[in-house]
Amino acid sequence: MRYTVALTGGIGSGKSTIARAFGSLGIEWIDADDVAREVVKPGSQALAMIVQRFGSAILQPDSTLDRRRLRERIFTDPENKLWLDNLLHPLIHVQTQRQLDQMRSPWRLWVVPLLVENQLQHRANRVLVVDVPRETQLIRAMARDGMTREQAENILAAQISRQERMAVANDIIDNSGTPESVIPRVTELHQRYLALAAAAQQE
Ligand SMILES: Nc1ncnc2c1ncn2[C@@H]1O[C@H](COP(=O)(O)OP(=O)(O)OP(=O)(O)O)[C@@H](O)[C@H]1O
Repeated sequence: MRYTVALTGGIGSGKSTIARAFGSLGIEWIDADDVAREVVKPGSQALAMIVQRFGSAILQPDSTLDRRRLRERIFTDPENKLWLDNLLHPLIHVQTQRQLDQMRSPWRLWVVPLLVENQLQHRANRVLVVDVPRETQLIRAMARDGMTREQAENILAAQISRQERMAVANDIIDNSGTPESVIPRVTELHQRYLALAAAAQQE
């Protein structure tokens, strides 16, 4: 298995921004949210099964999944949530593995917002946590998504705490400064992962 680093962090912490910075150093990466969208794309078997269970009202006019409506259905019904998790988690796992296997960079980056919530940390060789203070998270999420403070706070409250996330971290990247100020740390971590990946290959 080629060396895989899982990158996680709370809402608005800067996961995508940091992933792009590693990308500019030649590292290939995937985002778990993109994979989760792919497995339910129009024409997929998973989407057909979701429609069978929830009815065609779960689709948007363009035949893509209405994720917001689906979230509401599983939020209010644990049985629906279990059913959906059992359907999607294995598909997401297979698709993630397939995509990671196709990557040719010396180590690969797997961006997983809910890494700790879904207890996926053991599927990576190393866990990198992007960390910013709570207030910075709120301000950046509000600015990006046009949310109110209350909406941002609700999302934050539904995620695990900063401490719980830190507890599984092998490495931490502080993204509270400017986008430029984080580059030396990104470069340093890249060098570390290159060395660890090379050592893992020798084993
Ligand atoms: N160091 C930084 N300084 C200022 N703004 C930043 C910095 N890093 C990221 N941002 C901005 O903060 C917002 C959130 O960053 P990004 O989308 O990378 O976070 P994320 O962790 O992927 O978010 P989410 O999980 O909510 O999708 C974006 O608008 C991004 O441009």
